[in-house]
Amino acid sequence: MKIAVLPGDGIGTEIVAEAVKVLKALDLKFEMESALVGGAAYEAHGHPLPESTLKLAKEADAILFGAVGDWKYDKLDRPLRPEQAILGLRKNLGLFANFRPAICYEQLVGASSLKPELIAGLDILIIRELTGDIYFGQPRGRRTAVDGHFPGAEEAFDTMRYSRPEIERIAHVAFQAARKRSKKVTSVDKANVLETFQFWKDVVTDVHKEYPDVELQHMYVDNAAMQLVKAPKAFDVVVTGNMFGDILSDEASMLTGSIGMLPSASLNSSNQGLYEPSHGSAPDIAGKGVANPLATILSAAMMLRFSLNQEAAAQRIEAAVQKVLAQGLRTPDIYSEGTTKVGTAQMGDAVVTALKG
Ligand SMILES: NC(=O)C1=CN([C@@H]2O[C@H](COP(=O)(O)OP(=O)(O)OC[C@H]3O[C@@H](n4cnc5c(N)ncnc54)[C@H](O)[C@@H]3O)[C@@H](O)[C@H]2O)C=CC1
Ligand SMILES: CC(C)CC(=O)C(=O)O
Ligand SMILES: [Mg+2]
Repeated sequence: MKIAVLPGDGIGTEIVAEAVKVLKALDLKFEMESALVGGAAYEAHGHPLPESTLKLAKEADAILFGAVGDWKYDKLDRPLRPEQAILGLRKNLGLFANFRPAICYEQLVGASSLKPELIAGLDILIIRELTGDIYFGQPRGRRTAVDGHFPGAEEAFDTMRYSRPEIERIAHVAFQAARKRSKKVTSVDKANVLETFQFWKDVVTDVHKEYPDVELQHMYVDNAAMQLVKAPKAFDVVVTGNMFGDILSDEASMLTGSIGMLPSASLNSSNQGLYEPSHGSAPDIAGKGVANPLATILSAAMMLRFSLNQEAAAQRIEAAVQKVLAQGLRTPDIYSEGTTKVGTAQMGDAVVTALKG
């Protein structure tokens, strides 16, 4: 089993180091090979996703990814910006199904700003379509407007689009996931305004005919954003497009205590996967040793489960994470009175100790 390790930029290097530590402590036989990606790869090779990194990712059984990006690259031409590396990996490897489980561990119920009764026992699965929508649609660019409110003015445009097979395959993923859970899917759209999302709703409704045992609910994205903080436990599986899923999953992360707690798995049709925390490179805290590594460590657990056929090892990591939380160890993002504040490396070390204990 070969794991491609792509730490990336900012806190990416710090949190991936902790996940690698945890993987090594499992005493399983896998090879790990690292490569530069994002801004780090741009600095070294002039491109955020060098051919050698893409080749390593394609050949590996699974990819452990940190995060890419930094404000200092904002003025680069878009194809050279660090974020193009993660978008390029998703596209090149066909990683269309993004799983973002928002689970509120009982030890963190008090860390949230929400009322305990709203989030105690929370376990939502957000399934985000990851290779389509306005993030990938063409054409896009800048031009002089020929119509609209200000003809002759400079304007920018992107294209929102989804094909029927793209929606069908992610809908199947969601209904199949729901069958293993509480059999309820909420499909989130903006069908009242966008043709792309009326089509999304129609196609999800068609696919649903094959899953009569699963309950399907449609919800507009603005309402979904509100319901997520009003009554989060009313959701089970949420399926949505690339952009809405990006936004709603960051929102849902705060139901778990912190964005530093939300792992993710991005799978293709061969179950090859890329595993990364749902957050970014956090330049504001990079290099300070305070980033929460748990989302990345939990992503490594998802990697063992989905791509490496090591369910027992995945469960060991998840149990170790709960144990360190029960011991009261907290990085600053999940700290609350009465708990012990630790840094990134101390948190990783504690998970390793808990694994062995
Ligand atoms: N998959 C990826 O590589 C992603 C990359 N990005 C990129 O990351 C850069 C920063 O973007 P932001 O909008 O600031 O989002 P971000 O997710 O990096 O950070 C948002 C806020 O959450 C905090 N945060 C994030 N992860 C944390 C952790 N593990 N522990 C404690 N606090 C944490 C940060 O300190 C910051 O205050 C940008 O260049 C962006 O494009 C953003 C999201 C995903
Ligand atoms: C570069 C972005 C599309 C990454 C992001 O925000 C995400 O995947 O959550
Ligand atoms: Mg995001």
